[in-house]
Amino acid sequence: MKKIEIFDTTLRDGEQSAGVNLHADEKLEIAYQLERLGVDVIEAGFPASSRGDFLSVQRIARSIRQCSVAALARSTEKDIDAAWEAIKEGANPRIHVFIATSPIHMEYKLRLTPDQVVQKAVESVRYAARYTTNIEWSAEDATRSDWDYLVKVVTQVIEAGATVVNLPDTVGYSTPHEYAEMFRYLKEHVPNIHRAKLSAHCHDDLGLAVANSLAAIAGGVEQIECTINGIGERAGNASLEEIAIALAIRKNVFQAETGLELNQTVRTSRLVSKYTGFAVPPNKAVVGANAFAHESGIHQDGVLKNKLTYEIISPEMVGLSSNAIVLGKHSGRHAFKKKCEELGIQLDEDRFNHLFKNFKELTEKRKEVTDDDIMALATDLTGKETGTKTYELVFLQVNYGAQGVSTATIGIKTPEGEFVQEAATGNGSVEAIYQTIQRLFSDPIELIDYRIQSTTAGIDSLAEVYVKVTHQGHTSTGRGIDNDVLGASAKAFLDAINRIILKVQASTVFETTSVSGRE
Ligand SMILES: CC(=O)SCCNC(=O)CCNC(=O)[C@H](O)C(C)(C)COP(=O)(O)OP(=O)(O)OC[C@H]1O[C@@H](n2cnc3c(N)ncnc32)[C@H](O)[C@@H]1OP(=O)(O)O
Ligand SMILES: CC(C)C(=O)C(=O)O
Repeated sequence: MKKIEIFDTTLRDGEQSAGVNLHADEKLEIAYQLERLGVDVIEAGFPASSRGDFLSVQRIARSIRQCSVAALARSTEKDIDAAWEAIKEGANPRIHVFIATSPIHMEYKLRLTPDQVVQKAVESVRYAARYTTNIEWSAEDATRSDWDYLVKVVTQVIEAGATVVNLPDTVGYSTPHEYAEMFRYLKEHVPNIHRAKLSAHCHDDLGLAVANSLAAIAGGVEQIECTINGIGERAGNASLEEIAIALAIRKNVFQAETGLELNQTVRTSRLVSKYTGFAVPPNKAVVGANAFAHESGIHQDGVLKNKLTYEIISPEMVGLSSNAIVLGKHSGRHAFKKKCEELGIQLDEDRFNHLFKNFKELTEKRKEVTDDDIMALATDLTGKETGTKTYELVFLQVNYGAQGVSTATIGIKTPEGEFVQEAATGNGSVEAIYQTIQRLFSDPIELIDYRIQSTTAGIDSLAEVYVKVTHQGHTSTGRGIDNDVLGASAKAFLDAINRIILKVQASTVFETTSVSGRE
């Protein structure tokens, strides 16, 4: 059986999804969950792209011990220095350097000749080799590149020290047959190919990312790059969970296996969905809510007689087991802590105490609290700095006007501890709330995105609202959880504003800090 390494890029290419903006705490928590899932490499970010990304990659590299942590860099010394500086304390740090090799990218984007690109690629790998031997080199847009040109550049980057060579289908253009053939061609024609591991990285523009990744295994790759829930630039990347389960279920076809703890699959998917605000479609393979639901009579009859009639994947395999401990009004700290551990929730003591308080409040209103409720309450706390003074919702009252105007009255505690109260109207209840909050700030707050979902199916489900706002020239997402959709809407709006204020404060501090002093 061939071993396939899983290179997870949820925190780098996944975070490039339009509308995703993860807080450093959220990224760290996702990294811990990826470690539990057993991925081989976590691509934590692109340190040269911003101070925030640098610090977040550095924190992940310092915290993760079981996986290699990689950082992306363009073919420039500055990017490579930043990548190394961020990951150097990691367990097995990897510099991932890339440059485009397709005619259209070289001519129009890079404005370089093919020979100049070869030279830059080689120089960048040599430069990275001053730091480490764990160097991945990627030919961006490889699938629209000339194969003989790829042979030339790959031979030279391996000579320069690249130990992993990734040939991405950057724009999701390839087909499974073509993609596998490209790897076969490289394996046949690159004389020193045995000194490097080949890697596939696929995008889903034609809905072929998973199929192409699996085909690449037949073509000889030993590493697959993918993201949880398939999030990523444009239509996304290849979905980790689909690849992992396809390899496990059809081992006889692929003759390959990963080292993943597959029973962590659903938990990881849910965590990423909660933090990104990207709901998993119900019909999504492996992790969708309907992936194990049988609706029609003939199917139900078959499943009742023998599950294997319609179930090729067992729910237990991906971590969907029924839970024995039912949490409710009478549950204490121990049972609650155990449940949090089972759910992979890691919170410092302050946040744990806060979570327990919120859980107890919820049990006053509910007979039973589900895993999803606890996850929702926990994710609501992550990314909020405990002890940091922010705007807090004290009360909210809304008068809904069916034919016209709704009115909101809101009480808020400011970071200075002052209590302020405002009222305003709007065409609907949510607009009235946002107009009221706007009155508290002199700079305009623009709402760019608003999404709502419920944690469970019941009438007493918690509401989760995700918003994206622009304020003082900064854009941020915000999340709010409440029993009521309007409460969740107000909290999400305030959360986004708080995140912007914290971001501005942090960048003011960092502006006076040198690279070596970045902590
Ligand atoms: C396929 C991928 O996913 S690649 C990764 C994409 N990820 C990102 O872009 C992360 C977020 N990006 C950013 O924050 C910014 O784009 C930065 C900080 C990286 C660069 O910002 P800026 O310096 O303002 O440059 P900008 O983004 O406008 O343009 C990119 C520049 O990098 C150059 N470039 C692109 N790829 C490479 C490369 N692999 N090696 C060297 N230079 C490159 C472009 O040619 C362009 O150079 P130019 O300014 O001389 O024309
Ligand atoms: C930088 C590379 C690996 C990439 O993300 C792509 O080509 O899609």
